[in-house]
Amino acid sequence: MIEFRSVTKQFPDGTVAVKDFSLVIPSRTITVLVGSSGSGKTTILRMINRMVDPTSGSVEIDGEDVMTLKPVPLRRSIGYVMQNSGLLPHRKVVDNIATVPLLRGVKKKDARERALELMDDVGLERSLADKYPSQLSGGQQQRVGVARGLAVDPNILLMDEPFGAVDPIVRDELQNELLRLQRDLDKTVVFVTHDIDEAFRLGEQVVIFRKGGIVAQKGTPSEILANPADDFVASFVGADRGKRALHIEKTPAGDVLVDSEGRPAGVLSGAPAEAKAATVSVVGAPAQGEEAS
Ligand SMILES: Nc1ncnc2c1ncn2[C@@H]1O[C@H](COP(=O)(O)OP(=O)(O)OP(=O)(O)O)[C@@H](O)[C@H]1O
Repeated sequence: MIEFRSVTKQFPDGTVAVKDFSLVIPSRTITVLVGSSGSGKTTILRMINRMVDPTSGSVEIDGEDVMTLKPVPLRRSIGYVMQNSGLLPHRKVVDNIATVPLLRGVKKKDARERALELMDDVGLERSLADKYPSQLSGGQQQRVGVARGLAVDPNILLMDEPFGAVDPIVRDELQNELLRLQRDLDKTVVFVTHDIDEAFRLGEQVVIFRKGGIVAQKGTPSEILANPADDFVASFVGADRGKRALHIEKTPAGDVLVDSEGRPAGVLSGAPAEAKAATVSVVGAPAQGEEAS
C-alpha cells in the first residue's frame, strides 16, 4: 500500500505543485491520477520513488516513510514508464529493457534472457530484440517502455502518460495489455493521464485534479460518474460521458462500465482485477492468439 499524508510540494521558485494531498493507494490495484496539464500529477508520481521529495507531509510504502529509504536503490526497485517511452536511442531494444537489471548486477546473459521473456509478456516479437528504438513504431516503443518498467521486477509500477503518443487504436490495445498484465502480474500501478476516458477505463480508483495540485474528487469511476463533486468535475467528466454514452453492463464478474460501442470503460464493483479481466474478455474482442478467459 502507498499512502500520501497531507503532502505539499513547493518548488524552490515558489510554485506549489501539490497542496495538502492525501491518498491511499491499495496494493495490486490500478489508481489513475487525471487532470489538466500542470495540475501536479507527475510531481505526485515522482514522490513515490523520490525523484521529488515532499516539502511537508509524508509518503509511505507499506508503512515505511520513503524519506528513510535511499533514493537510488528505491528508484531501481520501482518500475517507471515515461511519456514517449523514455528509451535510450543508442541502445538496442533488449539492452534498453535490461538496463536497470544490469546496473543491479544481474549477469548479462540472464538479463538478456529476462528481457526476451518480458518482450513476450508485453506482446513484442523477439525478432525486434536487436533493433534500435528509432526502427520501431510508436506502439512498439511504448511496449518496450512497459517491459523496461517491469524489468526490475517491481511491486509498484509508475506510469506517466505512457500511451500518450500513439494513435487511438494502438492506445486501445496497450490499455488492454495493461489490464491483462495487471491481472497476471499483480502489480500496484499508479497511472497518470490527462484523458478521463483512459482514466475510467483503467482505474479502480480515479483521482481528478484541478490546477494547483488540489484534488477535485476521488473514487471509483461509478462513484464519480453518479455523483460529480462539483461543476468542475461535472464538466471534466461530462464531455466524455456525452461523447461515449457510458452505461452499466452486468457481467458474471460484476458490473462494468461500457461505452456506446460496447467497449469496456471501467469496473464498478466486485473484485477489481478479476472484473477488469472479465471486462476485457466479455466486452472487448480478445487479441489474436489470446485465449479468452
Ligand atoms: N522542477 C520544477 N520546478 C518548478 N516548478 C515545477 C517543477 N516541476 C514541476 N513544476 C510545476 O509544478 C506544477 C505541476 O507540474 P506537474 O508536472 O506535476 O504537472 P502535471 O499535472 O503532471 O502536468 P502535465 O500533464 O503537463 O505533465 C506545474 O505548474 C509545473 O510548472
